Amino acid sequence: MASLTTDTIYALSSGQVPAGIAVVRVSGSMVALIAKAILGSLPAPRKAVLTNFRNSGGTIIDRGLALYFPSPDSFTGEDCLEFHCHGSRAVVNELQRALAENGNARQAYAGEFTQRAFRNGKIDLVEAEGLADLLSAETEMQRRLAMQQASGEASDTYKDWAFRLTRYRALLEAELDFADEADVPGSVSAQIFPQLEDLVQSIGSHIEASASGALIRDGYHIVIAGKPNAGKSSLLNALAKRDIAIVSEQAGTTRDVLSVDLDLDGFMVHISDTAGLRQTDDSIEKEGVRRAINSIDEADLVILLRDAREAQGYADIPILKPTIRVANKLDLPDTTVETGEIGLSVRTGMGFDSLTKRITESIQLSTTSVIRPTAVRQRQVDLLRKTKVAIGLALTEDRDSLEIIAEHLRQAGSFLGRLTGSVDTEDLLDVIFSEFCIGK
Ligand SMILES: Nc1nc2c(ncn2[C@@H]2O[C@H](COP(=O)(O)OP(=O)(O)OP(=O)(O)O)[C@@H](O)[C@H]2O)c(=O)[nH]1
Ligand SMILES: [K+]
Ligand SMILES: [Mg+2]
Repeated sequence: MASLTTDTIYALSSGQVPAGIAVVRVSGSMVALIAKAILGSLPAPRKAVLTNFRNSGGTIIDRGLALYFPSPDSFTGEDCLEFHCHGSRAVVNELQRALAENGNARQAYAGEFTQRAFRNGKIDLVEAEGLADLLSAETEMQRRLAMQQASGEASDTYKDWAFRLTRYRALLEAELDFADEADVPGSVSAQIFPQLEDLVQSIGSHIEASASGALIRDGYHIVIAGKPNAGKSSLLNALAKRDIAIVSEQAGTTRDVLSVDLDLDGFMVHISDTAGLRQTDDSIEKEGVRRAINSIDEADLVILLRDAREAQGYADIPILKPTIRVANKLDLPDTTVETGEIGLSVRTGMGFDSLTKRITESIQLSTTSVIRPTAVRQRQVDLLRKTKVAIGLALTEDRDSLEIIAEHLRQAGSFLGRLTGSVDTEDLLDVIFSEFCIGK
């Protein structure tokens, strides 16, 4: 059985070969031995050295850069070695074979380098989750949000809260230990209650901001809706700059919900085209309309389209979501644009910029709170809620019940500990680290 924590591991940490350069990373106690066998000697720490890489027969595999990071000053906290070689399958394969032969090293599992970094105290769980998000970030906003987590900005907040909880508990416990008969009970709680209320507020607004974090991380859902033939599918194709949906002059063309992911001004957006909303006896179209209405219910924003030639052109259904109203086909005669509407011609592109600008403004409006770090995952939000509830319970206790108050605060602190991974998270690790790709 391979040992998860003591084996020396390696992986191709750069992207798919073939490529100009490939980076093979090694971590573990056999690194020094491996360096001597393959490079001839151990390179000076943290200095790029141009050298030959040899297999166990002494044959030169490739010539490239080697970088040695001695423990504990490496990503994993263990001895690490990086080979920057030419990015061909043959070079990488032969190098990996040499690693296995010389250091008894094995291929790393997905996320194993990061898991070791966590176990060795180089990063906490929130930072590890941020790193996973950073690796999968596609848009600028996703990158920024992930960096807030990966860089420890969010963790600093949690650590500060945990530190404050510990301090309040210490005060309570000191009062318990040293209280004599003459003391007025509850004087300490009178002192810390306002600070606990303050903490509950901070955690509360942090939780509120997490909705914005989730919007950025998971994407913003936009649904294009309206009567048949308003030009919904034409608009989807124009936004995606691809021919995704069937467009025709026949009313009732679209039945299924068609979605596409877009990077809109740095925001990840899932945009869906839906069936035209109308009463119909056609059972398939009816199902399409049902699906359209479901999509609207789940949307963050609705783009409601009408044919600008029809004064009563909007579908007659109540929409409770933020909505941008758009009058389309302005290139045709006898059109009107009402106040509050965006006038558009998908055909000529007129009004297209105003529409995309209005969409990004709407996203920015719902994500303004993400100028500071926030929780982005359900796991994080759940633990913050539990922390807040535990402090809330402390606040509702009788102020003389110092022991009970201290116990609530201990619980609150342990929820924060689970959040950053400083306590009792063994059960979570597989879930969190399996998200990573091999080599990270
Ligand atoms: N002149 C003009 N025609 C347009 C414009 N946008 C769409 N059309 C036309 O309007 C017709 C209907 O367009 P679609 O995109 O299929 O409309 P839809 O809303 O998806 O229709 P359903 O899927 O049937 O609900 C097509 O013939 C399009 O070419 C526009 O800006 N100007
Ligand atoms: K149509
Ligand atoms: Mg359509």
